[in-house]
Amino acid sequence: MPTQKLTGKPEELAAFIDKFDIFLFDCDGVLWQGKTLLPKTAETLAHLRTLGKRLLFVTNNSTKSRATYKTKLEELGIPCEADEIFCSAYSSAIYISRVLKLPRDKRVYVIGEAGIEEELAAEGVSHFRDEAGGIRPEDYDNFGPDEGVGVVLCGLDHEISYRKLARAYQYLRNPETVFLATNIDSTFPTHGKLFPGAGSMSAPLTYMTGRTPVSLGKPSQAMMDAIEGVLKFDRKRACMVGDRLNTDIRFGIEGGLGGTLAVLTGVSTEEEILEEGATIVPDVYLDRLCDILG
Ligand SMILES: O=C(O)[C@H](O)[C@H](O)COP(=O)(O)O
Ligand SMILES: [Mg+2]
Repeated sequence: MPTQKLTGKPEELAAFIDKFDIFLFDCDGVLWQGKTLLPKTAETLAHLRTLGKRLLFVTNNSTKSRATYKTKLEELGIPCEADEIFCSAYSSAIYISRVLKLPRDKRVYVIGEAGIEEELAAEGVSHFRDEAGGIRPEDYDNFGPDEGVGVVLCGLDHEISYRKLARAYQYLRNPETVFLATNIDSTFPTHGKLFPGAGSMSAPLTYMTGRTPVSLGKPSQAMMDAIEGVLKFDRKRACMVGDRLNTDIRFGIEGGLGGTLAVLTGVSTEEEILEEGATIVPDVYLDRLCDILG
């Protein structure tokens, strides 16, 4: 079924919205860029709530925990409940503690930020991060495989470093050490541009080790499992709204959701959506989320 751009006709927009009871919103590139809300985001979400729609916020950004995202949303004028928010730090922590069932005497080495640490702590998973700074002479002797490190978990890290990668590489030389990524987005949309994404933090480790991490963010259905561990919903009455074809839209399609809506305020472009032979195609798309208001 070819994709189509939703026109601004009120009856068409209303008919689209009426098909769904719940909207799963990606965040970076859909609701905001960095700390800046995209146009009329709060009004759009408030309007959907007045129509009785349920909203979920489903982000691959692992730098913040669910609790911190709740604060960010509220500070940006978007009221929400903690159990409406799902992030890749949470889906990763759930996977490690409840699927992998990492033994309690093992630790997780984290390349990433506070969100990952907070969600691992909430699941009672011991973990550690390297301090910032460059590699030191003694590190060349000290860094090596460590049986106590059961997992290397890699996410978006604005202080990525040679030292952090060197430590992770040594751990991953032990095939028993599990290699996980919160997500593998190649780029991160912020300030109207693209910057290195979480996937570009773990890619050097793949290059060094030949090992590909299991990713727990969209499009992985581990994220859907994490959501359904908190709440059940009729997938056929759910719509995934995203800015990235190979994460958000693929997640919605492979999750069997009733619909997918792409917006052009983040990573993917109209050319990519309309490309002949495109393998990931949203049902519909808009320039901006707020255009759904007509
Ligand atoms: O690099 C990343 O981690 C991603 O670009 C970013 O965090 C995506 O967040 P989302 O669009 O899923 O809210
Ligand atoms: Mg996004």
